[in-house]
Amino acid sequence: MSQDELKKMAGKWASKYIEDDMTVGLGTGTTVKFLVDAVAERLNNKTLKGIRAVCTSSRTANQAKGLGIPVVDLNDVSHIDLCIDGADEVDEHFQGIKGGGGAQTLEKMVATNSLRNIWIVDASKMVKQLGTFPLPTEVIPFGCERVFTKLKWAGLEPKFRLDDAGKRFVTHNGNYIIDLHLGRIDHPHKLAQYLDRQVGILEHGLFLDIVDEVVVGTNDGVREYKALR
Ligand SMILES: O=C[C@H](O)[C@H](O)[C@H](O)COP(=O)(O)O
Repeated sequence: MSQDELKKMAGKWASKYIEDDMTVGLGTGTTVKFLVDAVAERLNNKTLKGIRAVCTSSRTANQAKGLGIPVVDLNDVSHIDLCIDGADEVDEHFQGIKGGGGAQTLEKMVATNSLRNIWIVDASKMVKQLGTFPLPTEVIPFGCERVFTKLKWAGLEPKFRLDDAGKRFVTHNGNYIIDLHLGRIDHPHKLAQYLDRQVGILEHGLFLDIVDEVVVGTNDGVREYKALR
């Protein structure tokens, strides 16, 4: 099966976890796109009603609105029942890297305001150790060269992310992304603490101790893994 078919399988499967009248967090990315399609299908065929969605990007919000899914702002809800999002890497301790599409700051806001988090991935995202996928950090433009230099001195192999035109990639929040090309991350919590301390880094893509369940599309069907939290 193609990677897209595996993503679609995971997205469609996870849509069944959404129940009537829930406030749902919808992530960002190519896997979530399939989830949003499946949610709209459930609303249309009346197997689901009364939901509202908090979206983690304008891409997802536009798709959801276009398909008739009611979209609300994070500021207008007291909590989110369930957030479903994609991921770039997930290890066997349920730690993950996100932000391949540059949406990690809004995604972390939504995830940490959700009672339950599910990630939907194709099998290639499941890894023994995090770090092959470059770790995204979102930096504010003011003083970003200083932040870059500090990350370089710390041996974290930083590179500014570029867009298709070869210009610096700009996030939803008007910031830049510096990707850390680490190869492997031996101590994710230590690294997250270091990045959290750096003034000028708004957020990074290490999502630690957040996910409750991972839904994986594999050639043998869907596999579900539950974290014991
Ligand atoms: O910024 C993007 C998000 O973190 C995505 O959820 C992540 O990159 C996975 O995206 P995809 O499902 O397209 O592989």
